[in-house]
Amino acid sequence: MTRHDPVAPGPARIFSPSERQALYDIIASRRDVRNEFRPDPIDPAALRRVLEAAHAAPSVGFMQPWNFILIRDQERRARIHAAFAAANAEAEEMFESERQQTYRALKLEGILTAPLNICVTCDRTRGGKVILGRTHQREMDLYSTVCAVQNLWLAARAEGIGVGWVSIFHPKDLAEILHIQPHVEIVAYLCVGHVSDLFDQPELATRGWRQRLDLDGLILQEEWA
Ligand SMILES: Cc1cc2c(cc1C)N(C[C@H](O)[C@H](O)[C@H](O)COP(=O)(O)O)c1[nH]c(=O)[nH]c(=O)c1N2
Repeated sequence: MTRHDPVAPGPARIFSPSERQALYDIIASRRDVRNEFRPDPIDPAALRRVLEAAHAAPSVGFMQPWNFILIRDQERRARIHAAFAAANAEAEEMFESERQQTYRALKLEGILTAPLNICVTCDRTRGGKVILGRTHQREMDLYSTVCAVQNLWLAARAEGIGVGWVSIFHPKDLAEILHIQPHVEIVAYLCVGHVSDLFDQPELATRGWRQRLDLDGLILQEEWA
């Protein structure tokens, strides 16, 4: 017996080889940006497209738990930078002596030099108490928000906009400065701005901090008992 579904999907669009390649090129050339921001403001239409891309991300139970806090105010950013600097001084102490020297030389944020900062948050209460797909793994809303961040990052790359993720904070410091409510979790703090130059490879690899792992070593074959 066949069941008639009144809501059927349409044909899946086929992308040309060059369209496909463009996506892979965007993925491969996306970089975490710390220093290379141009000071000019972000084109509002481009920013809108980037946020639309973020908002098109998958989310558990279609919860769409994200918010995008746009931060331009210099005074607020100075406070955020101070919170970073305090946490970064603590971070330095966590590494062994030689590593510590290298760590100290790394630039790990562009909070004041990027023309825009975006704090991406996850409202853990959106959509009510019981969410499809999140019934047994509560953290799925956070993972959904990370999907939005990745979409934002890739769309920004396509627009010539650089993004740098800064996570060296005590979240409570950021929450206080940005007046984030207790049911809302900070997922990402992003420095955002147009870029002219980008590293070819991750800057941490170029500066000898850590190299890319070999994909073949990461693909595991299923083990049969
Ligand atoms: C969740 C999370 C958090 C952070 C980062 C990334 C992610 C995914 N990255 C960027 C990270 O260092 C970078 O992605 C890798 O070094 C790989 O480089 P590319 O992103 O390919 O340029 C990052 N970079 C940095 O300079 N300061 C930071 O605090 C963070 N935090």
